[in-house]
Amino acid sequence: MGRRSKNKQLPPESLGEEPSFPSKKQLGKRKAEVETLEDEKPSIRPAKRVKDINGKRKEKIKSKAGSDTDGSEGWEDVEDGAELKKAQIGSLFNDSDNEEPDAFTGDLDDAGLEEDDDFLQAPAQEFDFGSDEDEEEGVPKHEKSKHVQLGGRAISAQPEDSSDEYGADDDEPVTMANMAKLSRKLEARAVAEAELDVEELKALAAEEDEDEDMDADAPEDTNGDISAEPFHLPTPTEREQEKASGGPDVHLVQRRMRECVRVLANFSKRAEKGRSRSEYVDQLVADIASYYGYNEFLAKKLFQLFPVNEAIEFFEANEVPRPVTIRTNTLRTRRRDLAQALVNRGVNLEPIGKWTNLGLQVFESSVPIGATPEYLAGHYMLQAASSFLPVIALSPQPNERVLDMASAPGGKTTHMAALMQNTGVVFANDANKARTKSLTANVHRLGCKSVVVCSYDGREFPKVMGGFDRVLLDAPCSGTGVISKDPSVKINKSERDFTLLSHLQKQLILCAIDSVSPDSKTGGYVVYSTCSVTVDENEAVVDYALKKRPNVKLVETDLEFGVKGFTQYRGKTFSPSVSLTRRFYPHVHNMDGFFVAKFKVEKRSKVPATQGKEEEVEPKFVDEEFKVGAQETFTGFNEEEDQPYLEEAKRKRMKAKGLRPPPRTKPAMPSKTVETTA
Ligand SMILES: C[S@@+](CC[C@H](N)C(=O)[O-])C[C@H]1O[C@@H](n2cnc3c(N)ncnc32)[C@H](O)[C@@H]1O
Repeated sequence: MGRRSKNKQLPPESLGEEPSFPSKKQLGKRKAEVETLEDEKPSIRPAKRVKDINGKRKEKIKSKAGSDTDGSEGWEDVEDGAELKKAQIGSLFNDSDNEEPDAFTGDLDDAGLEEDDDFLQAPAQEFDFGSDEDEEEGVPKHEKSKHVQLGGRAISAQPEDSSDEYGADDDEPVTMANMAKLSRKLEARAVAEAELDVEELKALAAEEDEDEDMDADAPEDTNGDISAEPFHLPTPTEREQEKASGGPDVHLVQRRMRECVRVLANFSKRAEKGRSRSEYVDQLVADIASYYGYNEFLAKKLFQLFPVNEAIEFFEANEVPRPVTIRTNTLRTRRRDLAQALVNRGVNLEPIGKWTNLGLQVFESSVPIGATPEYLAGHYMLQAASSFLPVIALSPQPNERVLDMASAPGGKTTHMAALMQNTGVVFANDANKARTKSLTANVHRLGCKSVVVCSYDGREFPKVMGGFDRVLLDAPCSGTGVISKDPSVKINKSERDFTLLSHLQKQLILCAIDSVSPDSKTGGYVVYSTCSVTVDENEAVVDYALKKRPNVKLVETDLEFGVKGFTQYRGKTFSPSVSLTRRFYPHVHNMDGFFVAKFKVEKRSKVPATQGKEEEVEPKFVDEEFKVGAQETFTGFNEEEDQPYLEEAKRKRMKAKGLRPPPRTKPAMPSKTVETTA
């Protein structure tokens, strides 16, 4: 693990609190924040909104809970993170839906909870969630609001210490009756604070500009003080020597990172004479890798996604756990009833935000959130907020036929079944049979009656089944969006992994598209998502699908927030419509890194056929480049198809014997058939 990781238990260093390397003045303010945090119990803390690089508000993560976690398979957001989540949130939450589905593996019928779970609910008290009248997932409006709602202020059962930055008037005890009111008040205050922050940041930026004119070349030490030693970028030989002697100390790495960021922000003015920009970048990436514990390959790959300052924020955010969130299962309860029941058990929670009326963010709990009677009765799923997004984008409708192509452990399957109100059918597929156990357990626990679990390689669709109204492909991926949950990703991903994953994703996405019925009256959509932030696994896959399947187009995801997908990246140009895809980042949205794309599948185009009759262009099952290992099954000879080949072979044989072959009945066959998919 990196130096930053090793130092996690120590008081936060200035770098940790201040990814964008503040001036001395800023550090003074941040220091006060750090001290406040140190006094607090290690608990999930709310996020504070500040302005992001695009001028939009974003979440500033204020959690100080450790993120020491065990590695997990890296497939997804939740299931395999049992151990790590435990580590993150200590004894508060010692179980999780997706993580330890074994907590309850029986059928709810067995437990007698299927139809009537009233007895599990807390005494009736008013719990007003304002706009939460309708418990169905609202249809979010694109561009309606760019404000991310995840984060906000914890509502505490006990008033917090008045030294808390939110001020003394929060001392009013929180009750069921005043919770919503306080929540709105705090929301309003957060907005006001964010606006103040914006002003403050503008003022600081102006001051900084002035300062920089005066002391542009005066280097700062780790505390932001002006140091006597000017910064010197090590030469390649010095770097080798440094490596040989066991590497630099953590303070030197910190300072060097800060200096490199500073230089790269104004290269022509601040760089050492004769040194190139790439030398500073290389040094910075090497230091990021050692400080945060990444292999250099991945550190560089992730670094390249962002402007320099933002990259540091991204790496910092990966050191902090994301908020614990749950999704109300509307097949069994309503959010307000669930919130009420959990508050009565000592759970400190708040609605996630306006973009979902199913989610609750849990701040503290005196009971294990993965083992409450409500959990066991399937009233909620412990699910990362980002995992709501692909299902919201897919928007499955009642009575539809839907495929969840890579579905275990079922967070999204059960969400879809709930949106479809247990009507229609959801085929929940996963290639990994072992993982379908947890999927089945979740399907039962949440009372999803319209789900069929199956285990095929996704690339076997649509051969095994097709004609779906909608398909979700939540693809197997590298997990670079969930590093805070699974830090093993930092060191175990190589270039080869990304190549293989990207190929698999490209195969799967074509199969997902071909499994959709373009004639669907209500749908005809595919949503592709990953919990990864790399372009190879996201935009490149989507662009490939657009090229290979001219009968699909990208459409709006209808998600309220998220950063537009890249249309150009490191010399590659993607279709302009790729900007309709959405990226989600830990440092911007305080969610796991995620990617969502939505396709509309249309009828395949007609092409003039040889017989003068128009024919549909049949897509190929997989492309030539992916033939190896594909599950093509031999379905017997087709005499009509083979006839021209047989005829041609006969002609060749006759020619070889010096005989004159009869005239062709059909045009000549190409010597080698090259199938095209376009
Ligand atoms: C990101 S996880 C899915 C998480 C799931 N959608 C949820 O919300 O709980 C990716 C899944 O893809 C499965 N998988 C990997 N390769 C596959 C393939 N070729 N076909 C189908 N599923 C595959 C993995 O077993 C893993 O469960």
